[in-house]
Amino acid sequence: MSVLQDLLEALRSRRVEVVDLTAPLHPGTPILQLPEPFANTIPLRLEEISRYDDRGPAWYWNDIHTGEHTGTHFDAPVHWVTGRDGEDISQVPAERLVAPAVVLDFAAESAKDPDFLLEISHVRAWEAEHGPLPDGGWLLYRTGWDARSEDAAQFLNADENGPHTPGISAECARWLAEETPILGVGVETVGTDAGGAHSFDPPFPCHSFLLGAGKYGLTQLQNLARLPATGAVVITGPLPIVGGSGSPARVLALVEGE
Ligand SMILES: O=C(O)C(=O)c1ccccc1S
Ligand SMILES: [Mn+2]
Repeated sequence: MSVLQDLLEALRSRRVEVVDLTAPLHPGTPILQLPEPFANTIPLRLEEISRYDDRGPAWYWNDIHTGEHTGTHFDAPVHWVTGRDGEDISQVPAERLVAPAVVLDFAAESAKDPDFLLEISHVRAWEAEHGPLPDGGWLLYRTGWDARSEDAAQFLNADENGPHTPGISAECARWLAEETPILGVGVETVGTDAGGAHSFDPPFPCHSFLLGAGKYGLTQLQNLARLPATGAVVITGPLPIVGGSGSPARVLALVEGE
């Protein structure tokens, strides 16, 4: 049998399982809230065109209104000023949309401290146990934040000082971007940067360094708890919006069955 026939047979027999890493996208899906004076994106809105009625007797369809960075989405390099000469979302090579992925689980630490930051030492300790980060693969950062994703207040977790959500230190973001072979970073939170990243140096370092290095971001992922630390294959499906900075995306993982 061909390798693709083997894959289909493995999927049929559930020796390979498909795990959906995508948050359901609806008008209540939490979105990033930047402080004044910055502009913000919009939530999803469906605008009905017809629904089996005199506007369209046999069909139901909508116009959709959404931001590029609404819900589970893919950040392209051009999204950040440091990546302004890089790929837009339509230029991300298709072969990079299927890639290996590893999961770094810091859910316990994030539950204790919502401002927890991943440091280089944490990644090196993970590598000592599981092997090197994947060349051309995703570093998926599990924080347990997906459990909050249907409650915007819990998910954004903001107080008078701003949002408190786990992320990556500036030093670690620069090291991941410039000294490791990963394709990008995927997170469960509303964006790849920590809630307090507006006050980091540089501000929003994950965006600044990773997108500036031509790498990518994936946000608002779910079900990372169902993935092994190593061995998953992640398939990402951003819309190829010409000139776009990112796109809502369906993100799937292939994992070896139990
Ligand atoms: O890329 C995003 O969705 C995101 O998190 C973001 C977007 C725009 C400005 C700052 C941030 S931090
Ligand atoms: Mn984004």
